[in-house]
Amino acid sequence: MRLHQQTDAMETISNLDNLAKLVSYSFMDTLNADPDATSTGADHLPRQVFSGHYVPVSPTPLENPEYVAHSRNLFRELGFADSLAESADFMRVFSGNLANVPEPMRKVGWACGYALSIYGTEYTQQCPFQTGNGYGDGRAISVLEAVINGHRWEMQLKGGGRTPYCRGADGRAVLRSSVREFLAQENMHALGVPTSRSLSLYVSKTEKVRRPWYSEGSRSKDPDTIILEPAAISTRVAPSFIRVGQIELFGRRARKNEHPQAMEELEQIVLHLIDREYGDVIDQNLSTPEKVLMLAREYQNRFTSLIANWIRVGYCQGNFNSDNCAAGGFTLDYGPFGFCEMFDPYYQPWTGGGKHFAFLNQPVAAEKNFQMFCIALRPLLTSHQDSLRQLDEIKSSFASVMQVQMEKMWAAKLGLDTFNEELFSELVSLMMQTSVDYTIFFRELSLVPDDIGPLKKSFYQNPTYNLDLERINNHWAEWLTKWKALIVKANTTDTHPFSHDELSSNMKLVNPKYSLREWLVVPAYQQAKEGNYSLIRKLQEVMTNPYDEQSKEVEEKFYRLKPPAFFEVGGLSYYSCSS
Ligand SMILES: Nc1ncnc2c1ncn2[C@@H]1O[C@H](COP(=O)(O)OP(=O)(O)OP(=O)(O)O)[C@@H](O)[C@H]1O
Ligand SMILES: [Mg+2]
Repeated sequence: MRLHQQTDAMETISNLDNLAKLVSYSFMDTLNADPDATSTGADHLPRQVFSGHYVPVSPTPLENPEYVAHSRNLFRELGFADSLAESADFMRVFSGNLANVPEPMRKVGWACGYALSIYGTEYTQQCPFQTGNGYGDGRAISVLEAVINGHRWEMQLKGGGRTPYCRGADGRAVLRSSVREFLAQENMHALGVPTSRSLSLYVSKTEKVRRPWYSEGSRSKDPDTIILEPAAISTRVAPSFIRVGQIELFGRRARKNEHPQAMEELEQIVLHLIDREYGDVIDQNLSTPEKVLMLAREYQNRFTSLIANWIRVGYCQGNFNSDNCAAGGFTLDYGPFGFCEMFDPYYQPWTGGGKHFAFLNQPVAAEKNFQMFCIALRPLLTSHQDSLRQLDEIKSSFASVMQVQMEKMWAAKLGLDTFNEELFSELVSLMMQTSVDYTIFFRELSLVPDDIGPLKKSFYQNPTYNLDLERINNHWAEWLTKWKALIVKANTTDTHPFSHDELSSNMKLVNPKYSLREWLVVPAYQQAKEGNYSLIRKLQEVMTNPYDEQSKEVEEKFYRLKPPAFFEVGGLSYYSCSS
């Protein structure tokens, strides 16, 4: 099923006809369409979908689209010419118009249903029918898959118009949220964190949609106004967009025997997931129970490593439900996300996220999603008691595997080879007493300073610190001395003396210099609304090289503490929604 086509040498794709030659549809061709779907794809009203893996649906073209941005990095990897992004044919497709696509491209895309669980609890009430059968891609529509240099990529429009899963909403994404997702995907990839990738972003010059939002400088928790925002379509790319919630939907239907093909549909989607995301590590010839166990193990490895990476770079996903978890183990759905600035274990930009989805609770939240994933796989093993037992063991081992990943990550952030509990807890307590900027602190530490002077660049200070400045500074100095003794020990061998510069360069590869701070993104999407995309370009450039020192000018603008005026401001420090 995989790799139907392969390009020999990488040919530059400079027009849609070249791209069409690489198109091949595995999701639509090997899985089941909803038997109630219309053949034309004009399936844009909310309705229940009871079976099948997808609904064929045509995107709704964006009115008067204009080019905003594309990922130069992904274009290079795919062999796309940069000029393609602004060419009429390409722009038409990726702004939602499939009417005139060259063969074998199709005029319909596909949207998928999925289930929702929040922190380990299943919800079926969240669709207009209160059954869960109307929940899924409400505005995300995949339009093609292409096999490029041996890799299969699925391309999905976000904001591509209504689908049967739209639940009465408009099927659109606004420019603001599209700019945020576009930049975040670019940034996370450059940070070395697995993610869906940005391909392109187009905005409508005329079509606007309404969204609740915050008035300028608002301190209200909930949006206090309704604004009109330009509609946009961004395209994201990944080996597949199969979510934990999607496996849960088919798991639930099989468990409850909701229709005669329910078990078969679960097996099909799971095998498809393995094929698309785990084909290089799971042998095709194994039996389904063997494959399922390997899948659970491998997803656990990827997922725990992903979460450790999120924490390494200060990322908080915000809305960490199971439908926002890609089963391939990469980051998906940049909604109410944020990057931690002033360190707080409970940092959470989404007002609906509570403590359960907060920054340092993400390993626990991930465990809940992983448990739901394992529960969804269980029906496939019901007649294999031993495999079931093994699956339960994998499920319960999550916390310890996660812990190993976290300790490895903290050790690397501190330039150590092993985790030191005492050093780490003292650090966390000092970071909180002082209110340090997470990114700046670790980056300054990566310079391996002689004293705490340079670390002070990361101090926001707070009443505790200001009242007890001398004592806390002394603690910092003691902590630094302890840390230095440990790094020298960890980075010295009989044959290799300690090298300050070597350690510093290694630490800089773990601790980025530039972080996608929301107050840097806000002016970029605000200017974009006025048709000026220069700040988006600048941010894209800076954030695709987050570990590099970059120029003095970039440093002065982007390597900075969050200005005091931006704390506790709605739409900037926190958001109740983001779409
Ligand atoms: N404007 C909209 N029109 C239709 N459906 C929507 C809209 N906004 C959100 N949804 C749907 O509501 C559900 C929850 O939204 P959520 O914010 O998690 O996802 P999203 O940002 O739309 O998309 P994704 O998870 O695909 O990145 C999703 O299934 C989504 O498709
Ligand atoms: Mg989502």
